[in-house]
Formats: sequence, C-alpha cells, structure tokens
Amino acid sequence: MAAGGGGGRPPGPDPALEPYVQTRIFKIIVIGDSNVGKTCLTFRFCGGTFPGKTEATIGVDFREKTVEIEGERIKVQVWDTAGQERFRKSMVEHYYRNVHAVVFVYDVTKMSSFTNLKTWIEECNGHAVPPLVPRVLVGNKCDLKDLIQVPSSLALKFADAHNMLLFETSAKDPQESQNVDAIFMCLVCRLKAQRSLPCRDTEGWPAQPHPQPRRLDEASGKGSCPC
Ligand SMILES: Nc1nc2c(ncn2[C@@H]2O[C@H](COP(=O)(O)OP(=O)(O)OP(=O)(O)O)[C@@H](O)[C@H]2O)c(=O)[nH]1
Ligand SMILES: [Mg+2]
Repeated sequence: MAAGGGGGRPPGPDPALEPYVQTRIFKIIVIGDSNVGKTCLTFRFCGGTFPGKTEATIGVDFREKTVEIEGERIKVQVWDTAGQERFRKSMVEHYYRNVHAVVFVYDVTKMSSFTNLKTWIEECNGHAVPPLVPRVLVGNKCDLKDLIQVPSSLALKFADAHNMLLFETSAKDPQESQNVDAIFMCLVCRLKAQRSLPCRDTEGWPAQPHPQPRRLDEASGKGSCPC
C-alpha cells in the first residue's frame, strides 16, 4: 500500500535534502612498476573481468564503480596510472592531486617490482600526500604459484613498516575476484569512516582542499579489513 496521500509528496528522498544525498566521489590511484598488473586489477574491480590483452598504460586510464555502503552510494574513481616513466612523467602531478587513497602494486613473481616500492613510496611522499592518507600494498599474480619470488613474510614486514595492509591476490584468477574487491572496499570503508559529513568530494559540489590527514592506528594484517 502506498504511504501518504491527501496531497503529500511522493515517496522517495525529500527534495529539500537532495543536496545532502548526492553521490560522493573517492579518488584512488593505483601505482607501481610497469607490467605488475595495475590495469588488470582495476579492470577486475570495475568491470568484473580479466582483460584478454593489455597494452602499457599511457598517462592514465580512468575507471569507475559505484558501490553502496551502509545505504550510501559512493562513486569510486580509480586512476590506473602508467608504470613506464616515459608515459607518466607529464602526469605525475595530476595523479597525486586531491588523492584520497593509494594502492601500491608489485608482482609476486618479480622481486625488482617489490624492491622498487620504496621509490614509489618516496614519489608519493614527495607530492604532498599526507603520510596518513590510506595506503595499501598489493602483491599481484599469485596464480603463478611456481614462480613466486617475493615471500609473504617479507611483504608483510614491509607493509607493517609502512603502516599498510597487505593483499596478495590475482587479477587473473576469477576465484580471487572477491579479494580484489576487498582491496578497494577496504579503502572506501576507511574513507567513509573518515568523512562522516557530506561536505566534500560530492558530484556537483565544489572541490575542497586535500583531505585531512588522520591517524590510522589499526593493526596491519594481511588481507584484513578494518570495516
Ligand atoms: N598470470 C597473471 N598475469 C597477470 C595478472 N595480472 C596481470 N597479468 C598480466 O601481466 C601483464 C601486464 O598487465 P597490466 O595490467 O597491463 O600491467 P600494468 O601494471 O598496467 O602495466 P603498465 O600499464 O605498463 O604500467 C599482462 O600480460 C597481463 O595479462 C595476474 O594476476 N596473473
Ligand atoms: Mg596499465
């Protein structure tokens, strides 16, 4: 039975409150060496598939996914960045501007992509990204079990030292797709918790200054999620 009547407004959100229920947007950048699987991971999260063929990303590719958490629709804007220096150098400032969260990716089958993480973290720190903007570490290509070069224990130690959660996953293996989702959902949960007031990052609202740094005291845990 329809509620109301007698000339009342139709069911649905109160138009007077509409400005307050617009979709918020969280910008998440994905960073790491070329070929570690950044494009495939963002494809998996935003489109639910593993792309048959990829080419090196030039500049940046944008992907989006709208998620619902506790009744709120949030648009996750994923910036799939280029790993090759020549394809990224003119874009780097844009990557880090007003970023809300950072995903660092390495390839578990390639030690150099892991050791290079310190350079990516330095770049991030050098672009006025507050150190406490949420960051996570992702070891990709776990489906290649016989080729693993980066032990979990080493990655976990590194993640702990940098106050990051660690996810080891595979963009390729469909059975890992929930784990890929968890990477981004974990960040969205954190960001939602940090921004309880709808005063920024909304479609149609003027851009606000950089998000306030917040202390993240949660214990790091491999694949765990604070939400
Ligand atoms: N086996 C396996 N291969 C993967 C996985 N993810 C990506 N690949 C492969 O790794 C290669 C590089 O993947 P991309 O996603 O294009 O790498 P990228 O990090 O975006 O590289 P740039 O755009 O150059 O920075 C491709 O051949 C993918 O098919 C995975 O989880 N498992
Ligand atoms: Mg790419």
